Amino acid sequence: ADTLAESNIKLIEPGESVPVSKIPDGIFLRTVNDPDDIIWARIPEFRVEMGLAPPVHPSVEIRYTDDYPTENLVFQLARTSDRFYVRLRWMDETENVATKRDAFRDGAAIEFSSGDDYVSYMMGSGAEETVNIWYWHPEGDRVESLAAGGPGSITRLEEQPVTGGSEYLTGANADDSEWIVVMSRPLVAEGEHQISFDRETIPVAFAVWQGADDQRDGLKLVSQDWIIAELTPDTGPAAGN
Ligand code: HEM
Repeated sequence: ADTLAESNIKLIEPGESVPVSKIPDGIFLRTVNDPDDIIWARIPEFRVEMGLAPPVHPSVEIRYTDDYPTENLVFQLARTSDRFYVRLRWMDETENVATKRDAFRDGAAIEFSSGDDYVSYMMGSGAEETVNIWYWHPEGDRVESLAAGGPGSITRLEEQPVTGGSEYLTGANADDSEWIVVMSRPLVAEGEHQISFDRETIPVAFAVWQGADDQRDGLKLVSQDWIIAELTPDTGPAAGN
C-alpha cells in the first residue's frame, strides 16, 4: 500500500510550477547530503504521481506489464547560495541495494531540461536538446551525472560533480518502509551538459526503480511530463520593498 497517496502533501500535476526554497546563509546541514537534517522539516514537500514508463524499447517491452500500480514520490527542492539540493522519498517494502545476476537494486533520478519544456521529458530530443540526469545508486550513495538526447543515448559525463546521501527507514509494517534520498551539486559546475542553475525556471522530472520488481534501465516509474522548478534570484529584496 502506498500511504503517501492518502497524505495531505500537495499533489503537483504535470506542467505545474513549484518553488525552489532558499536555505538562508549561515544555515548548514550537519553533513552535506544529510537526509535526516532538521532543515528538511522547514522546506515544503510536494507529491507527484509516478507510473510505469511506456515501453519505447524492445528490451523493456518484453518485461512490461500494463497493470503496474502508480506510486507517489515526495520531493523537495532547495538551494543555498552555492548548492542545489533535491530530496526524494517514496514507500518501498524492500531495501534492494545491489544488482546481481538475478536481482536488481533500487534507484532514483531527477532529470533537468537543458532548454525549455519543449525538450522531450522522455529523456531529451536529440543532441541539441538534451537533458541532464542525476541518477542515485544505493551502493555507497553514488550519484551519476548523465546526459541524454533521446532514449538509447544516455551518456555518463566526464565531470561528476553530484553527490548523495540516503536512509532506508524500516516502518512498523513492511509497507510503512521508505527510502529518503538527497542529491546535491554546487550551483556552478564545470563541464558540458551539467545543468545550469543560472536561470529563472528549470523543467524537472523524476524516476524511481523498484529493484524487487526487477526494474532496471528503461523499466521504471516516471513522473508524467515536466514540472517547472522556479528559482528565485539571490540578491536584494524584491522591487518596492
Ligand atoms: C516516459 C518517459 C521515459 C521513457 C520512455 C524512458 C525510456 C528509457 C529507456 C528505453 C532506457 C534504456 C535505454 C537507454 O539507456 O537509453 C532508459 C534508461 C534510463 N532512463 Fe529513461 N525514460 C523515460 C523517462 C526518464 C526520466 C524522467 C528519467 C530521470 C528522471 C530517466 C532516467 C533514465 C536513466 C538514469 C536510465 C539509465 C538506467 C540504467 O542504465 O540503469 N528516464 N529510459
